[in-house]
Amino acid sequence: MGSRAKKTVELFYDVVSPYTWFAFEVLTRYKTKWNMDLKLKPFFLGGVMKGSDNKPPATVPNKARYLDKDVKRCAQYFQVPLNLPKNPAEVMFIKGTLTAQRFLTAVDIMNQEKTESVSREFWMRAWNRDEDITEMESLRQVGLKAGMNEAEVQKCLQKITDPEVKDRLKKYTDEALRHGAFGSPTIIAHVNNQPEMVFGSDRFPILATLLGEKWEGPLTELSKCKL
Ligand SMILES: N[C@@H](CCC(=O)N[C@@H](CS)C(=O)NCC(=O)O)C(=O)O
Repeated sequence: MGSRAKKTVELFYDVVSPYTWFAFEVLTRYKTKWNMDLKLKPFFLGGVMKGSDNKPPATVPNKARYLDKDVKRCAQYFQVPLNLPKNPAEVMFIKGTLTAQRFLTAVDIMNQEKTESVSREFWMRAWNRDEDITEMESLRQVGLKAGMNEAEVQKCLQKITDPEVKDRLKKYTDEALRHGAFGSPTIIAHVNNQPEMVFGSDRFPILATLLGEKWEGPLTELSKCKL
């Protein structure tokens, strides 16, 4: 029996999305359990919404009330330390995550081994501690807390307005839209040279089936979030 080739799984994501935090943690927990090559691909959810002519689910009042409960239940189930911020609308729609996603993209270009920890730290700031993620000093703190040194952080900060970073963020956003994305998390499993799109952190049993792997629940014992 030869060793099975790793299947590529792409996670297109924006730290604006609490549901995406669950998907991100679960996929990183399964990185070694499943025979997959996980690729983290920061995109801009605002661009996906616009490009797919979608609207945020919380614009339907009954859905907004449900989502409020649902994210708390999911946080418990996935053992992800999410606390709803005082004003989620401000975090998501007023302040937004364009600068955060640009910084994350700069990190992904210059220090790819830190993409995972920087992403996690963004969620910890916005969706655990209700802290800002738009100011330069906030980005700096994210980088340092995620294990980058001051010089690496400064290089990434200087790069956030570079065309290279803007183009890369747009490239991943457009790529996701071409796969049929309308929200976050958008997960693309490459199976038999065929991209299969899965939406949501609640589709892991389906993703496992597509990959020919076993879904063993959220593997809470492998949590990397400092609770
Ligand atoms: N059922 C999904 C919901 C994910 C979700 O609502 N994502 C939001 C961003 S936080 C989104 O992009 N929604 C687009 C839509 O529902 O059309 C899950 O459990 O993960």
